[in-house]
Amino acid sequence: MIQLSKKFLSKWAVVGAVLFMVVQVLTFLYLPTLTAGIINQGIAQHNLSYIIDQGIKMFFLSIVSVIAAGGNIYFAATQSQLMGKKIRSAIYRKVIYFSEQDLSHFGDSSLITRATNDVVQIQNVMVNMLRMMIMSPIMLITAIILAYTMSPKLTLIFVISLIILVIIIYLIMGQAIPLFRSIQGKTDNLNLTFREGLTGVRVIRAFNRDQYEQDRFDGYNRDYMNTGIKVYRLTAMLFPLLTVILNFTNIGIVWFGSQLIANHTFAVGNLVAFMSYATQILISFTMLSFMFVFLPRASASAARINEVLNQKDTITDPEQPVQTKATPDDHNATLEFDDVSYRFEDAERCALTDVSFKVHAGQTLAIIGGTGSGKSTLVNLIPRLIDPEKGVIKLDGTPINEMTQYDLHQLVSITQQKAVLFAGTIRSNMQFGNEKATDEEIWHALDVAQASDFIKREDGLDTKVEQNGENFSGGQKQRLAIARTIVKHAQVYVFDDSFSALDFKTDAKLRSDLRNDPMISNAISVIVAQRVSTIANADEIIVLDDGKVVGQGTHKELLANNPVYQSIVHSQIREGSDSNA
Ligand SMILES: Nc1ncnc2c1ncn2[C@@H]1O[C@H](COP(=O)(O)OP(=O)(O)OP(=O)(O)O)[C@@H](O)[C@H]1O
Repeated sequence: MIQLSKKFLSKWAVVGAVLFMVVQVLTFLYLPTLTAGIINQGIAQHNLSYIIDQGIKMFFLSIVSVIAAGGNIYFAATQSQLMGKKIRSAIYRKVIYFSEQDLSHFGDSSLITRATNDVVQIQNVMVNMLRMMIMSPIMLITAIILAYTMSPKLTLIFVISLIILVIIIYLIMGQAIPLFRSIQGKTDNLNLTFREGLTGVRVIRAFNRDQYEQDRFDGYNRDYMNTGIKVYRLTAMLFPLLTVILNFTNIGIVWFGSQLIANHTFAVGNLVAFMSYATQILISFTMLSFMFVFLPRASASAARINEVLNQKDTITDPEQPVQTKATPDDHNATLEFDDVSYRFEDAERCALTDVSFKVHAGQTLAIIGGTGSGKSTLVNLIPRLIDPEKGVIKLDGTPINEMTQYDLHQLVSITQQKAVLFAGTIRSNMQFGNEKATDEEIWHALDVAQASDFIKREDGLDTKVEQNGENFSGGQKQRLAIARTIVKHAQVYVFDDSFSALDFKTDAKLRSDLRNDPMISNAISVIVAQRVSTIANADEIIVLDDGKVVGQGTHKELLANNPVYQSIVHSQIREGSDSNA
């Protein structure tokens, strides 16, 4: 909490809130003293002018108190909301640059819970802290001092009541705090199951797992509810108990106070003021204790948020980056891997071992290999979505980790294996990597990607794209993602298994259009594919097996002397003839 407050809470807000609160408390606490004066010197001595005088004072003090309370609430509410906004932005900024591993380490659902629910916990506590945490101690201490100056003997009653209250709060909090802490973890479980259910809804139905998933969700839901009930049952006991203590305290004050009045050592007005102080002291103390109940939950949330914000950046820009003069339209670059290896965190074996190659502008490099052989890992290294454990990757002779990521991403355009589209229109999606792309350029890219037909049948470039591109089929999404890659001007175009959802004919047409496109054909193309037919024309083919390069050369060379490539080719010919049979 402290770390987040230092970073995201304005110091002036705290100063403002404290100043207003001090004024509010002091004016508020002075009112019982004035009441005592009215009773003792006004009513008892039939002094009307004194009563009017004190009444006017009370009126103005009340107005000052209300204005001060408003000022404090304004600071507390706006600053806690502002703090929440800043934290959410910081989390989003951080997560956008997370590596794949960081993303899977935290999990999507947990990150969403942290950016929403956890931030709300911080906001709620912060607004109360800027009010209660300031008000309660000032109120408590000032009320005790004022009461003590009126009657040290009667103040003893508070001490006894406070001791009883401390014991009760200690017992209740001892049980409530661990429950509060556990609620955030349970929220994660709930969100995770809900999200998994939503994304996998078709699979769940198709496999008749709806009841199973419903029961699983109900389990987490019930667990969350039971914890909530336990917590609120415990904390709800606090108020009735406080009322009982308050009543007994007042009885004690009246009992002993009336004896003092009978002995003429205490005035009636003081007794009334004393009872007001008793109420304020006990309520302030309870409020303060409540803050200590809510604080653990908020600090659990703060710890979860800090975990994200303090996550070490795995992929960083160099302190003194090389200023690359290359522009996306310069098509004379080379892409070079020099002995590159990559290992996923905590993995025993490398996902990629000692990969070396060099491709020039105008050439196509193809990567082929079985499932899990390291193809995506290799291409993800090019735009630095991951960094190699060993070896150097150079673009245009410059190691890519010596440029800024911004510069690198300007030069590389990639279609990921899983096509991702964003809610908006076809035009907004196509302009994602090239804001200045004209309609003509976009239509050209859609033509090359074999995506223009189905777009023309809709509203053209204004066709709506739903969240995650849900209103398009898998193959259509893939073609649109390819078109988006083409719209961006780049020195290196990467297509990670992007043609797999296309039928043979469309695949062949798309590759031929790509070859004939002046921009793509002059740049470097890196194509990951499962089908030999997709890559047979490549200038260089890398055959991967278990992360190692087991073959490198042209289709002809590999077909002549590489057993792994030969077996891939033969298996696909067999598959083709089997399916034709
Ligand atoms: N986030 C990850 N954490 C740990 N290991 C991973 C992760 N992603 C992939 N791997 C492992 O790294 C290896 C290479 O994965 P990669 O995705 O590069 O294979 P691929 O050749 O692209 O497979 P496919 O053709 O199925 O897409 C696999 O053994 C996989 O299990």
